[in-house]
Amino acid sequence: MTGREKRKAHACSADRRRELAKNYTLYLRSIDGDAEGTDTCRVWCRSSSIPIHPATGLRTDPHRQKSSADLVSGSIPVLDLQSSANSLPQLSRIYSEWGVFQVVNHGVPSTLLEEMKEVGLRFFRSPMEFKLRYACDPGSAASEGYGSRMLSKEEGVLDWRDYFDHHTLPEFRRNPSVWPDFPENYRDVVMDYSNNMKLLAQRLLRMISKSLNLPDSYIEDAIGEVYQNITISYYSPCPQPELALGLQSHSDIGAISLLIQDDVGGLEVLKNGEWVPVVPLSDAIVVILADQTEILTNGIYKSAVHRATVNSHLARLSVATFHDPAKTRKISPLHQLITDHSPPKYREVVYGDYVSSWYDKGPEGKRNIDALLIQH
Ligand SMILES: O=C(O)CCC(=O)C(=O)O
Ligand SMILES: [Fe+2]
Repeated sequence: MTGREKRKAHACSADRRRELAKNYTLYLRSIDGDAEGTDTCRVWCRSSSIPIHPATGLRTDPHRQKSSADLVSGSIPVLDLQSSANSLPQLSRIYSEWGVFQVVNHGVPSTLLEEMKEVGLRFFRSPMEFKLRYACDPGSAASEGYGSRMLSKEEGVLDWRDYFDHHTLPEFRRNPSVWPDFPENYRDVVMDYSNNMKLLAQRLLRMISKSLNLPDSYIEDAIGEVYQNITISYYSPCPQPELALGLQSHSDIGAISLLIQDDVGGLEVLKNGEWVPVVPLSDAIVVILADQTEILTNGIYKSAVHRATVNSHLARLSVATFHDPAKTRKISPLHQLITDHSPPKYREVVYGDYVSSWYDKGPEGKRNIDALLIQH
């Protein structure tokens, strides 16, 4: 199967989910008896006529694509940033074949990673009335604050996820007074975390330039001033995990995303048509190449399609830090990577237009970047 055929096959299962999603009803649901004491959580739940599994009593969706956790063992590459054994060809292979990997010995203090997850957890486990004080504006795309769904379109596939989005960089966008003030170190931890993630993202972008035999700062310069957002996602236990996704299949739209997760597991990456679990490793940071890096590298490096699954017994928390170009930035394949044998694969795009199209069409799979493909 070609990559395009695989994406199409994958999109079919997403179509099927969208069809089923017509039967969703929204309600405020109390999740009590959650092992970790969560009180209330806003979730979307489905009331449909999907068959009920005889043993579990849960409704099942026979069309939901199985994750490869059920099919194969194995996980994504792990890169030790302190190791001298990281050869450029090895790095290139990881970037081009996977577009996602975990880094260890990355220089970010493990105490900060733990604090970031801890403050997020304290917020999500606080009473709903407190959380709603920070509610984001559901009518405006990518607004800062607490929310429960990613898309505002009625027909969209819905995610079993609560989140808090922070605008953290450039500094003029950073307004800690709109972030929670409980626990009391929340705002300081988010700022410290933001600064550390920016440094790591820059280091990784330099490694990417180097692996393409470009001057170190090349990709960073093409991206320009970094716009950074930090999203904490909280996936409460889902009574029917077979039917839901915490976050549907997508590629991130910016340049590079850095993600930490607790030890529950649920992040999966699409590779050769199969969903590969990203096994949580303590102190590791998951690096996810995003669409603008794919465009800049003329498709030599791929953005990774990923999703988050949910489970019936444990809540899960992740923190994703997105590094994007400014909305006015024009992004196109770097001319150093264009030759007679490898002509440009993508049309130039103004990043803000790319973002708008993403919000119009939805995140499914990679169809947004596909719209820029040049037919040769
Ligand atoms: O929660 C996760 O592991 C995935 C989060 C993610 O992909 C995102 O926020 O874009
Ligand atoms: Fe993502």
